[in-house]
Amino acid sequence: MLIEELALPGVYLFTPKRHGDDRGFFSETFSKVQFAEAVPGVELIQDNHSFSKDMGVIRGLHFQLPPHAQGKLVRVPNGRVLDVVVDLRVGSPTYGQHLSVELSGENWKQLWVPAGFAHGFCTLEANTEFCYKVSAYYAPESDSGIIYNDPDLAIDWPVGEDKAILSAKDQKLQKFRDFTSPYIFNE
Ligand SMILES: Cc1cn([C@H]2C[C@H](O)[C@@H](COP(=O)(O)OP(=O)(O)O[C@H]3O[C@@H](C)C(=O)[C@@H](O)[C@H]3O)O2)c(=O)[nH]c1=O
Repeated sequence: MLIEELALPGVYLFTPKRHGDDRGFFSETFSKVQFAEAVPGVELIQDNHSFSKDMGVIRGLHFQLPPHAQGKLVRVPNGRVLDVVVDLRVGSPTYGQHLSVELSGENWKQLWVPAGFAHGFCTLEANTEFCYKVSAYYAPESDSGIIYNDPDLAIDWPVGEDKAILSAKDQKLQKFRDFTSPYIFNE
């Protein structure tokens, strides 16, 4: 398992080893001990799986508010996405900044999105599976988000607004400038 910290502090990229043979491959996709080396003190307690049938599906930018804030370890077993995280931690040197990483069944990368980040992705292929472990249970009353095409965040999505496919909920999310973040950066 290769573990790298990315440009936003606390965001990690994990690349599990794949053992290929004539049958296909085998891979340990999660190890509690290895995960804790990079991210100590966080327990992942729920596993999620979404399927997007089309290319250009954008889900996000989502997060749960405290006391149900969630860290997410995300991966794409099949298909391909551009995954995006936005730092919402007040006092963080990278507050309001985002980064994006391609995750796919081919590159086998996983991204750790800590609590205090908004998260979203755009599918780059049809029939994309998205799997993630989270550190807090789903709490619909704490569900929140920021609109994907926020003018201040200025995320470079791989599909134009005319082609993007969003849920009704995601089309109505608030702007970043209207959001008062409750997350505090503690390093
Ligand atoms: C997230 C979630 C949703 N649901 C239900 C609520 C709803 O009826 C249905 C679909 O929910 P959503 O539209 O919120 O699904 P989706 O847009 O895929 O939401 C996800 O987007 C990505 C980007 C994330 O980061 C995730 O944390 C999550 O917010 O599934 C659960 O039962 N448990 C869960 O943990």
